[in-house]
Amino acid sequence: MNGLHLDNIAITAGGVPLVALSAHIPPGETLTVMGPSGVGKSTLLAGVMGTLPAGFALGGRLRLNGRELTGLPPEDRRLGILFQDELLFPHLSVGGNLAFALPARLRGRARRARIEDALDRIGLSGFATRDPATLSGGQKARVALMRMLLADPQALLLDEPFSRLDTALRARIRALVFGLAADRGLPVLLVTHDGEDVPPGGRVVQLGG
Ligand SMILES: Nc1ncnc2c1ncn2[C@@H]1O[C@H](COP(=O)(O)OP(=O)(O)OP(=O)(O)O)[C@@H](O)[C@H]1O
Repeated sequence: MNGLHLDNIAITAGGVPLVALSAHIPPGETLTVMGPSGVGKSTLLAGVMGTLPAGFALGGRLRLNGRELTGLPPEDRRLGILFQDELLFPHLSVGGNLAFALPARLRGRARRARIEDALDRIGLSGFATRDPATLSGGQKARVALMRMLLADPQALLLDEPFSRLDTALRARIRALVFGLAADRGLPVLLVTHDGEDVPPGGRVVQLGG
């Protein structure tokens, strides 16, 4: 069955249960995880990504569009990840940051055209050679979002991705993310403290408390 399945996921830290969840996120839908600080929201995303710290263990099964993720290395999971603190690579230009997500076989003119098209779609035409340090917060957020999408993910994992943006920008970036996810039929697992981030009609699970 398509979508992201978390079947009886249970994460332990040093053998002690930390967080547990069972859920199915159909294509194009968002499941929002909320809960108090320290309850294990980011750890849950790390479990899905396959990047749990040493001493943490994941039980249960993860499936994405019928494909078993459990046991796969993070780079083979086809997950798009966007974090609050996610920074663009400072030593690469804006275009270089986007190129990082493109397949190596795409070269030369085709590669440049793909990057220009991507910049155009986020309203940043002509920004390819810019140093990321010269961008505003919202421009950086759009580049990070596009870099995530260029890697052609099959699901999105978002950890407080909007929290550094001001109110107006927040609404725009939020609409861009959920619009693209819906268009591409990507399941989204979102962690946030802000109920405003929950897309209309989206499901919410509360962890702890
Ligand atoms: N790398 C790590 N090594 C050891 N313990 C960790 C590590 N990362 C997180 N923890 C612990 O795991 C627990 C859950 O942390 P996590 O970051 O998942 O919480 P959270 O719900 O995302 O919190 P917040 O809302 O503050 O971001 C906390 O007790 C935290 O101290």
